[in-house]
This record gives sequence, C-alpha cells and structure tokens, in this order.
Amino acid sequence: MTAPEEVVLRMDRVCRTHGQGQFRVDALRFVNLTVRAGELVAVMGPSGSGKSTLLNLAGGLDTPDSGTVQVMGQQISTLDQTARAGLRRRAVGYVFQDFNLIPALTAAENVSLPRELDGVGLRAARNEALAALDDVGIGDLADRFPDDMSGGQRQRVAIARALVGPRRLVLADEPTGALDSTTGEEVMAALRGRIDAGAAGLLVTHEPRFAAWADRTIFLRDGRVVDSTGTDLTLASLLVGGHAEGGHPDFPIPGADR
Ligand SMILES: Nc1ncnc2c1ncn2[C@@H]1O[C@H](COP(=O)(O)OP(=O)(O)OP(=O)(O)O)[C@@H](O)[C@H]1O
Repeated sequence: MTAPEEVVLRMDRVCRTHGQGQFRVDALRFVNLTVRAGELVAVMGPSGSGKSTLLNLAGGLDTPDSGTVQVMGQQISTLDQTARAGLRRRAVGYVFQDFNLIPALTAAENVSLPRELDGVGLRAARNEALAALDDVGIGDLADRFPDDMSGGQRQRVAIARALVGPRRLVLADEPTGALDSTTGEEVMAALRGRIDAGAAGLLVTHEPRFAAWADRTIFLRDGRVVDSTGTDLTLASLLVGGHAEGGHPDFPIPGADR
C-alpha cells in the first residue's frame, strides 16, 4: 500500500491546446495540481472549461504541449506510447457515468479482467477481485451479472475495478451522474473508502454535495484553475456566499439572487 503522503499525481504548469487556427482552444493553461495518496480532489467548472482535458492528461491518454505530468513518480511525456500504455494499465483506473462494465462478465470477472491482462494468474486475479468487491461493500454480489444489479451496485463494481491490484489513481468522470442522490451518496462513500485506504482520486462533478466528499475542490474556467478550496469551505462558500453573494461565481445557488 502507498504511504499516505506519497504524491500519486503531479501536474506542473501544464498547457494543452486543441484545434488549429481559428478553431484553436487553450483547453488548459498553466495548471498545477498535486494529489497525494489518501486524497480526493473534486474538479468543477462550466462546460468546456477543461475538465475532461485535465482527466485525460492525468491518466496519460493525452500529453501536454508544455509542462509536466507525473503519475506515481513517472513523467508521462518522457514515455513512448507503449510505456505510457503500461503505466496507465498499472497505475490508473477510470470510473464513468455509464459504468462501462462488460455485460457478459460477472462482477468478479469484470474486476479481475484488468489483472488478468496484467498477467496475473486466474485464481490470484479472482481473489484480488473478491477482495476489491468486499472493500466497496458488495462482496456478496461477486457472481452477479451487471444487468442483475442496481446502478449503484454497478458503479461500485466499477470503483473496485478501477483500483484493483496496484492501481493507485482513480479518475472519476461524473460517477454519480446516472444515479439518484441517495445511491450517489453510497457510491461516493465507497469511493471515499478506497481513497482513504491509500489511493488518490480526481472527481469531476457538477454537484457540490458530491464534491463535499473530496478533500478539496478546484474550479476551472477557460482552462485555468480560478479557485481552489478545502471541502469545508466549498460548501460553506456555496451556501453562505463566501466567494460572492449567492455562491461561487461559477456555481451560483439557484434562487439566491431573489
Ligand atoms: N479534440 C478536440 N478538438 C478541438 N477542441 C477540443 C477537443 N477536445 C476539447 N476541445 C475543446 O477544449 C475545451 C475544453 O474541453 P473539455 O472537454 O476539456 O471541457 P469540459 O470542461 O470537460 O467540458 P464538458 O463539461 O462539456 O465535458 C473546449 O473548448 C472544447 O471545445
């Protein structure tokens, strides 16, 4: 297990431009971000502010135009494509809004598959998968197929899969987006539990109540980090107008201007 204070993700002065000429967009501009083991960082911002670009760079699916991205001490832009894919597989797991489970595989098979692809033997991979499912509170559903599970249970399978084996960085893109709020809270509790056990995470969300599960929140606008705040402050500032009357300027509280 990773030491609690170990840096899992480090981004220094990261810039990324998409498109060319008149279609050129500065999707990220000089972003600095450090996420340590045991830390969950929420990423909020309006549509087009650069959240997906940030997640793609953090997971090594994309490389910066300038600046550096390090995952578990390895600088992604210095790696060739094969080495990058290897680092991604060993270190990074994803959780998406739509679960992305393989319907023909049971929960345990979905979770053990990445480990089998890592070269771990079938039995060891299954044992790791069972432990990972236990960690997110659904050990008893190991042999169920995704279609026979609720949305919240499926998302917990996805969290188990994201952090099975040595993976330490979970990148979650609106993981609660398809869930009702009670189920969303249960899924956040499961994610939080896995982070507390020594992983690190980035959570893209539009919902302050889910961001409240994070240790801190960064706010993006036009590719820049325009604000960064601890969780207590996040909710407090949204609710009592710590940033501005009626909430954060990017996330006004509906009706607060009445
Ligand atoms: N492949 C691409 N080619 C051209 N422009 C792109 C590409 N990917 C992203 N962009 C642009 O970069 C900017 C940042 O996009 P990004 O998807 O990172 O934002 P986002 O905050 O995740 O948005 P959303 O909340 O709508 O998913 C946007 O202006 C977007 O149009």
